[in-house]
Amino acid sequence: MYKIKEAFYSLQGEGAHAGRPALFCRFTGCNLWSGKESQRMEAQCQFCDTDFVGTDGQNGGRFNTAAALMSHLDTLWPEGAAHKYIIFTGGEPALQLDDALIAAAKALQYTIAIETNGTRPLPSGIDWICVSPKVAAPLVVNEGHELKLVFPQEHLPPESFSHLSFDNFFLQPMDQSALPSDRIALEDTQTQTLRYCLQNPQWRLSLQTHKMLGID
Ligand SMILES: C[S@@+](CC[C@H](N)C(=O)[O-])C[C@H]1O[C@@H](n2cnc3c(N)ncnc32)[C@H](O)[C@@H]1O
Ligand SMILES: Nc1nc2[nH]cc(C(=O)O)c2c(=O)[nH]1
Ligand code: SF4
Ligand SMILES: [Mg+2]
Repeated sequence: MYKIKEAFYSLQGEGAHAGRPALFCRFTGCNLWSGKESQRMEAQCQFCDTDFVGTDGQNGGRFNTAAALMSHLDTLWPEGAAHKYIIFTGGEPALQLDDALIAAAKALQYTIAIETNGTRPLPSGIDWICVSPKVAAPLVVNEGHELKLVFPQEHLPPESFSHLSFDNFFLQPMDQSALPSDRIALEDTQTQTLRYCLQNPQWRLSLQTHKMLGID
């Protein structure tokens, strides 16, 4: 049984593929936070900007088989259009994404991407792996296409990842507007991030462009 919080067709807002039309499948649940606001400050990941609880979002639900889920998701792709691209996210997609779902997505000609916290092993066959490390959680996915670190995170300097086998290294300013107590404003995390990139040119700036555009 796959549990899906929501699914939508939008533009990839972040990282190396920013601006690319994509189908998003947001799985329910995460191993680093329950998703309950009352438990945020005890969570292993405390700055999450996403609601991944339940199956009640747009196009969300429970699906018994990979084929049933993929045929539901495929109705959201523009009819007849090629360049099919699906991004599995969450929550933590590595808790639910499996070989059967990869096969079902490939059967419908999708190129497959994942946004993961990197703490769980991944099935093979994913075309674009984006890992976003979190402070309290050791990485098991140490290679991929894109490492996208939310910045700044206390005790998690970018230098601790710069030697890993990723094709692209991004820093994404922490958006603290979702948090109950605003500790630093977004402008400040943006300024800190761009300063770090200018001083360390291995790293590129990733802005969450969908938030600027006011789209999903
Ligand atoms: C909601 S997460 C879901 C996928 C996976 N659990 C992960 O953490 O990578 C999607 C992306 O948003 C990033 N993100 C989450 N909260 C953020 C915030 N407050 N500011 C900036 N990026 C954030 C994550 O680091 C990740 O790259
Ligand atoms: N447009 C858009 N791009 C995104 N890239 C990663 C997202 C995510 O929540 O995983 C996301 C998202 O939620 N919306
Ligand atoms: S690991 Fe990802 S989904 Fe889980 S709480 Fe952190 S940012 Fe949110
Ligand atoms: Mg998001």
